[in-house]
Amino acid sequence: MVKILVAGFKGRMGNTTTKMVLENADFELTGVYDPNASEKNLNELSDFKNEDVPAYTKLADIDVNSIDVWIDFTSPASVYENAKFALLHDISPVIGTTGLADDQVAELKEIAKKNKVGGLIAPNFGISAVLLMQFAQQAAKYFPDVEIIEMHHDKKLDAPSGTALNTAKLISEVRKQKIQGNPEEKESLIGARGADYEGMRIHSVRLPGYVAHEQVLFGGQGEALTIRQDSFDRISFMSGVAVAAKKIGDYDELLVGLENLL
Ligand SMILES: NC(=O)C1=CN([C@@H]2O[C@H](COP(=O)(O)OP(=O)(O)OC[C@H]3O[C@@H](n4cnc5c(N)ncnc54)[C@H](OP(=O)(O)O)[C@@H]3O)[C@@H](O)[C@H]2O)C=CC1
Ligand SMILES: O=C(O)C1=N[C@H](C(=O)O)C[C@H](O)C1
Repeated sequence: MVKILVAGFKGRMGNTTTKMVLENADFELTGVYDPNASEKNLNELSDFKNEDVPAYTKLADIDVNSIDVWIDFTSPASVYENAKFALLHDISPVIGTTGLADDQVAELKEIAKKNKVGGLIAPNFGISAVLLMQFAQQAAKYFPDVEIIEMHHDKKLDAPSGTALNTAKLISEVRKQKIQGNPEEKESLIGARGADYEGMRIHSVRLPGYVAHEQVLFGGQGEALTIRQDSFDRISFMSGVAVAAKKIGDYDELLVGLENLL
């Protein structure tokens, strides 16, 4: 039985994850965490009125011995501190929260290595997104001209999305260095050409009604390739989160990308 704490339990992903953990016979929910919560127990929330689980609001109060895995769906501003706390207390972090800077990831990897604790940072737990990233990396070997469009709900804090950024990173590992578009092009409205990642453009759309979607567009001589994935419901992330929570205890380093566990 894997003992799990869910950080960010009142949020969109945290709520879905808390339900998944409670419904999975391989897991025991031993805590939830949110420094802004007024609740002391999960059973104070109407969705969970029959569940007796401590709700922590201070890191120092957390019963670290009762937790194997820390699942984090919080905010870009808090994920680093949470992940570091987990690693330093021999708890394996499974991080879905996006927005960690490269130097923060490097520091967390060092801490995990030093303490011999396994952990995972997954920019996206959806299998459709994991496959999209792999297919896009494969296609970029043949199509160096590429633009990424990510589309999300309008409550999202970070842009571009973690998935789009990771897609661009994976593509840049294989793509011939190139600045795209007309070298003489001028934006008459700032931002019209999107963000620039090593000469590739990333466009972020935020609209109510959307959940999480990404398109990678490749253009070649007289042809084009479009790869698209859609998460229509947050349930799409749950099988990936469950796989990570089950397997991460077998590792002693911090991995990036769900594909490492599949
Ligand atoms: N990897 C993946 O597959 C996916 C990743 N995500 C990522 O997960 C993150 C959360 O997304 P979403 O659920 O939509 O966001 P929400 O804003 O709905 O939820 C975040 C929750 O975390 C709480 N919170 C804030 N600070 C802390 C903290 N220090 N510790 C614990 N909880 C905290 C927030 O409380 P309050 O509102 O009071 O601040 C809020 O309830 C985002 O970074 C998003 O990009 C989302 C979907 C899939
Ligand atoms: O905020 C979200 O919703 C999502 N965030 C992740 C990201 O930034 O890529 C994963 C997914 O796209 C949903």
